[in-house]
Amino acid sequence: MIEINNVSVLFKNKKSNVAAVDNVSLKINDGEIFGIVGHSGAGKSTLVRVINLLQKPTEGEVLIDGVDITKLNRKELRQKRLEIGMIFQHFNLIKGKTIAQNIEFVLKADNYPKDKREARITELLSLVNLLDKKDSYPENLSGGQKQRAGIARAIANNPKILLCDEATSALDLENTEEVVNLLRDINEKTKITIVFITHEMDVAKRLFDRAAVMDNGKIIEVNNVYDLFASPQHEVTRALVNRNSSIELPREILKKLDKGEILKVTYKGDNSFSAVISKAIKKFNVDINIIHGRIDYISNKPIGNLIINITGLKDEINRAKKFIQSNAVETERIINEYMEVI
Ligand SMILES: Nc1ncnc2c1ncn2[C@@H]1O[C@H](COP(=O)(O)OP(=O)(O)OP(=O)(O)O)[C@@H](O)[C@H]1O
Repeated sequence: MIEINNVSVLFKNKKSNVAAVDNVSLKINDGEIFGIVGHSGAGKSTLVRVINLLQKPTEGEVLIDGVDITKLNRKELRQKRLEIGMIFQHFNLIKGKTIAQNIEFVLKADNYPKDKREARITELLSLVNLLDKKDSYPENLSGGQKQRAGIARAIANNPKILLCDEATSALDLENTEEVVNLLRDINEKTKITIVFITHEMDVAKRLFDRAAVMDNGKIIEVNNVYDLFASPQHEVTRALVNRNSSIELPREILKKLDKGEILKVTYKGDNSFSAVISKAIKKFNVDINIIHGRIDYISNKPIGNLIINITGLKDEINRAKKFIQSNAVETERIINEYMEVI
């Protein structure tokens, strides 16, 4: 288990002090895929680098399996770091070495038996589906291939923990998908604990078991990833989630929706919400048109998003709106400049 207790990281400049991490406490369980999300500058990179002491905390403890690594001497820390692999946004492969040599480099560092290295390299490269690139240099690999090589290198010595710093942020959608699936597979097979920071909520949705949301150096919310998306508690989480599920209606459609109110409704999945809409039409003197609908699956559980247009008299619209709100996780009014004011 990783336990971060009251950790702060203070950067002192001539002009000001920045608390990049501000009194953070967090427990990450063995074998889980734990995410840290937040806007740019929230402190995610600094916090993840505290876990292997690439960044020394100004205050607080970092316990790995009960050992406070801030108290270790150099030699002990070097040993402990072998239990923690890391992958980076820009891969950090050694340019002058082939992919096989990049992996051999870390095997050597852990005194992996010389006669078994070749077999281990083959095993790792087949796991990440890169056997044919064994003797290629990093510059001849695509971004996705480089990151897969980075993963092979990071897990070469069977670490217990894999830290991932924006590991998919430099990749296109297809390569991101591949890396996400690979990390899920590795986690399932080896039970390695993965700590993954990202600002990409799409990745969060597909990869994480649990996640923490960071803002201004602080952890503001921790939850399983389904509930984080289905019922975000903090306004920063809501903004991150909404940005991910924002649906832009084309102007031509908005021009036609010039009466009543447009609402975006988020509800906890399956088909049950259509019953709420038809009840609202029966109970109140309103019409409801469904403009857009989508169901996402997070941790194999559905979350629905609907955009509806409610028309009728103002009081009836408000009553229908209250009824819908009481059955949904969240409703948001969509402002339409073409709308008649009622
Ligand atoms: N070495 C440093 N010296 C001074 N300030 C720093 C240093 N590293 C980070 N900071 C500041 O600490 C804060 C947190 O930075 P950090 O990189 O951890 O955020 P982040 O959430 O990872 O952002 P991003 O997603 O943009 O990388 C920022 O205000 C940043 O400017």
